[in-house]
Amino acid sequence: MTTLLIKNAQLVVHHDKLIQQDVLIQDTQIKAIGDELKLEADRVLDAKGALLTPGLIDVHVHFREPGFEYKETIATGSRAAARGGFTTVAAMPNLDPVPATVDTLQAVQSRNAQDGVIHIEQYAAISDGLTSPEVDDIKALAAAGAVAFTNDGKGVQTAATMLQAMKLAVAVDKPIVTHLEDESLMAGGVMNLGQRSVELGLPGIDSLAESTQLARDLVMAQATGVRYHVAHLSTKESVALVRIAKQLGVRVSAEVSPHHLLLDETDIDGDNALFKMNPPLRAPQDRAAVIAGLLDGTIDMVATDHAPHATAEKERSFLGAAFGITGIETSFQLLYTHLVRPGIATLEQLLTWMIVKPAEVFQLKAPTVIEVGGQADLALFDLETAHTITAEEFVSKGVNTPFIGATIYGQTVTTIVDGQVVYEA
Ligand SMILES: NC(=O)N[C@@H](CC(=O)O)C(=O)O
Ligand SMILES: [Zn+2]
Ligand SMILES: [Zn+2]
Repeated sequence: MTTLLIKNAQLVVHHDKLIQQDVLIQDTQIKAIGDELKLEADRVLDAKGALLTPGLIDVHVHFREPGFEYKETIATGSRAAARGGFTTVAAMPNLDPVPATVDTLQAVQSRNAQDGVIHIEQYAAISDGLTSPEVDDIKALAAAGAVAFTNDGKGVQTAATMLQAMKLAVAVDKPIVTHLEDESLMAGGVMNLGQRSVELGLPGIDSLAESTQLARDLVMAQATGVRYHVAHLSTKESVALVRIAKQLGVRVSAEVSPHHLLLDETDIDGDNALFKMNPPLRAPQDRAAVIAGLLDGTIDMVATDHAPHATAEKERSFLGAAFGITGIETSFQLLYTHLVRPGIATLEQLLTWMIVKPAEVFQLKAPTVIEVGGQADLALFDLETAHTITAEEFVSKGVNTPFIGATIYGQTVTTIVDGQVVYEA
């Protein structure tokens, strides 16, 4: 039996009220919470007034193993997640081999369990190679523990494939998660089709490539009753469609990524591929719509879409660079700094978007509250000290983010998984 006593932590109670408490952890569980606990412990950790929350949950990360270990590994990705304050993530299946069979899924799952310092749920693909029109054995993959099904990185191009996937997913009560991209509207685009793509002379991606496929899927989601989750939602039309679908009783949920909340195409400072990701940074009106959608509950949660790439894949023109931005070490901090501190959102809302909703929608066993008897997955954040993001500090192999140099609050102090300290600043 080991015990860890956290002294002088701030816990959020209703309406952003903070109360100072001590928390005692015994083995993997929270044993006691109270005012100045006078207890012996193997280790005492003085939080010095830092915010203590349940560990954050990110339902959209790319850990790149197996197949692309030069970009990230399960070890580096999960340690980066711990540095961001995350204790549970769901990892995407755009790997090599793609987890599209029970064997390939189990191979990734055992690597996740072996090398991960946090809890890692694994997505299975909807179809092999992420592009096959033939749907995988969703029943067998669900029985093997796939958290949900997605071809993230690729849109499902035909209604027939999507409808079949939905019918199989509804039978096992697992979500279908969609990267929305109609390839017939992509036109080799590398950034959003709009004023900025014209100014930079770069080919644009029509935002209709996302919303038209969403409209198609929502109709089929209603017909099948499937739990349908929109990955990295980015356009104003998509927000409107999800809003209407929810009113119609479709079992739809949606995530938005920090970069689509905080940046738009007008922030792209030239042919700088650190701003290249999929979906692309959209127009200012789209950014305003995703913020409004998050605040009114149309969008349920935040997910980082942590997409690390090697420096050489990003140090080139938009035309040849890889799509993607790293995010797991800066997401809570950027959103705390730019949404909570200025009063656009409350801390309680941010924690709902980064803990409660992801756990609920994906039916995870991760704790969403700090309570006696609960699993000790926790994170401590310093809300007071300003910090400037540097490339050198990243634990991830990927340093591909335009937020390097930004000043943020909310640096992670300590992350605890199953009662064990897995990250300390
Ligand atoms: N978002 C990205 O720009 N890239 C992701 C793929 C994806 O999430 O679609 C990647 O795997 O690099
Ligand atoms: Zn995607
Ligand atoms: Zn992704």
